[in-house]
Amino acid sequence: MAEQVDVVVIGMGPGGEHVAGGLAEAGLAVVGVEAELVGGECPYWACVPSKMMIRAGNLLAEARRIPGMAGSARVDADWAPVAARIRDEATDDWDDRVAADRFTGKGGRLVRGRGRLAGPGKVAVGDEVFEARRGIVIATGSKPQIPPVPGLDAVPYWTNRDAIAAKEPPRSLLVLGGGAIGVELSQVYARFGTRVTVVEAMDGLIPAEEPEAGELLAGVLRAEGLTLRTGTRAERVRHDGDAFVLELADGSELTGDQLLVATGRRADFSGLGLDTAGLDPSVRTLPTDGRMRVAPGLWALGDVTGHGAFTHVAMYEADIVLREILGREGPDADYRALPRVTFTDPEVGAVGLTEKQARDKGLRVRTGLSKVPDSARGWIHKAGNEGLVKLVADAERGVLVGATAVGPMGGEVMYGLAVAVQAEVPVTTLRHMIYAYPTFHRGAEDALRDLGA
Ligand SMILES: Cc1cc2nc3c(=O)[nH]c(=O)nc-3n(C[C@H](O)[C@H](O)[C@H](O)COP(=O)(O)OP(=O)(O)OC[C@H]3O[C@@H](n4cnc5c(N)ncnc54)[C@H](O)[C@@H]3O)c2cc1C
Ligand SMILES: NC(=O)c1ccc[n+]([C@@H]2O[C@H](COP(=O)([O-])OP(=O)(O)OC[C@H]3O[C@@H](n4cnc5c(N)ncnc54)[C@H](O)[C@@H]3O)[C@@H](O)[C@H]2O)c1
Repeated sequence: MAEQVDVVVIGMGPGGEHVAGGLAEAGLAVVGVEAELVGGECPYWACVPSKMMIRAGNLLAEARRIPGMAGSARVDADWAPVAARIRDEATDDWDDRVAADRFTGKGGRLVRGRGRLAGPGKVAVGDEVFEARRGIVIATGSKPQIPPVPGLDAVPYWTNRDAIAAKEPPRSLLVLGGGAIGVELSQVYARFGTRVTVVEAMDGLIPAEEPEAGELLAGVLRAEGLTLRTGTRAERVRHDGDAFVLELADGSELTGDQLLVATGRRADFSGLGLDTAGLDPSVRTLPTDGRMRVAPGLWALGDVTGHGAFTHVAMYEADIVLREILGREGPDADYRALPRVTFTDPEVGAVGLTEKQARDKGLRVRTGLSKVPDSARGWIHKAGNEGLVKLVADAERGVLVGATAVGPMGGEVMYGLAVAVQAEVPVTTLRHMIYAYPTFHRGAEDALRDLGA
């Protein structure tokens, strides 16, 4: 016999927890199903602990900038407080009691186990079956995508989980993939003394972003002592007992004490029973409409939707699902001003379309660029001032469709540009407003001038 409830949420990551908690607070009978830890990837193995690592790495880097600027400093890097902070403050030693209590405290019912669709409106978890009167939400997130490199399946490589939980930094680290995870974690480990080599298949780092951002970041990382091998793939991997060996396409070999595989993430729909709800189980992402509906009474949110594997996307989509199930008014999902921040030093903040994406859409594109060291604030800042602002405008409509802000606090500088993209503020209006002196965001004014606004 199926137990009657209002809503079942499968997967209690940041998106699932947000929607399930909100529905429970509104008085609905909600079951949240979680196979691992309530809170999902973000607080235990991703955003939160990685940003703690980055904060620590940035402190070391700032201290190393003191000579020539403010005297002298002796910097002895120590991973122990970083590992302790991740264990004690971020993850409670990978225990989700606080998050589970938060949900049940709102009136939700937590069911531990792997949920699967069991026909329209039904979810099974082990032997228990729930029938959801109002609907089901799929928020099962993503897993590392492991490339089919010969030998990789036979070696004890790291994923983000091992890199986050490491008790000490390895002497040397090979990183497969120069995307967001690859560059963030590579820089941190290098700053703690690890010899890091990044192998990226595309021609530049963070290839989903503007090439100028990837080039600038590559220059910074090389100057910090990292080895970067872009435009090449690993042909074979082996582990000889002591070290990992990556054979590259050009015949050269790289060795490292650890190997981090950071070549993207993808949803895993195996065992989720999508076919029982009349859906294609072989899809890569779940197609949703503007209200996050996959089918009548079935919603999806977060990494499974493919709109951007970010916590802020999962939370944004969760808000829409929440409104939808509670019958509240609100706009459809709108991804025109999707923001991303890669938390390297310098940070890479970006919003909307890159120049290439805008051109591929057939827009009449104009771009503007300014460099942080050429600005008053950048010149004052000196050590660690690498950065740029790049603007992408739709010349037809006279509005920005994308922007990138690399530099100290690049993610924060990007925010004003995100408002401009979202609200379609005319570039002439942006050009004739006042920018506080001497801020980093004045780089946007310089880039607007370069754009010819
Ligand atoms: C190293 C790293 C750093 C990152 N840094 C950032 C960052 O700084 N900023 C940012 O915005 N994003 C960041 N991300 C991305 C972010 O972590 C994800 O986009 C976010 O966690 C997605 O949330 P979600 O709710 O969709 O899924 P997830 O967090 O993946 O949670 C899904 C949950 O569903 C559970 N689950 C799966 N299948 C089932 C099932 N059948 N039954 C029951 N439970 C199931 C899983 O156990 C998991 O707990 C980072 C990712 C990584 C790996
Ligand atoms: N600051 C943040 O918001 C943040 C940080 C980390 C991760 N994330 C999210 O998590 C997602 C996953 O991160 P990720 O870095 O694994 O993925 P990614 O897609 O950002 O980067 C993966 C990189 O690996 C490269 N690659 C793929 N196969 C390869 C191969 N065989 N050899 C060499 N290179 C190869 C790709 O060209 C790409 O540049 C990100 O896309 C992002 O959405 C966000």
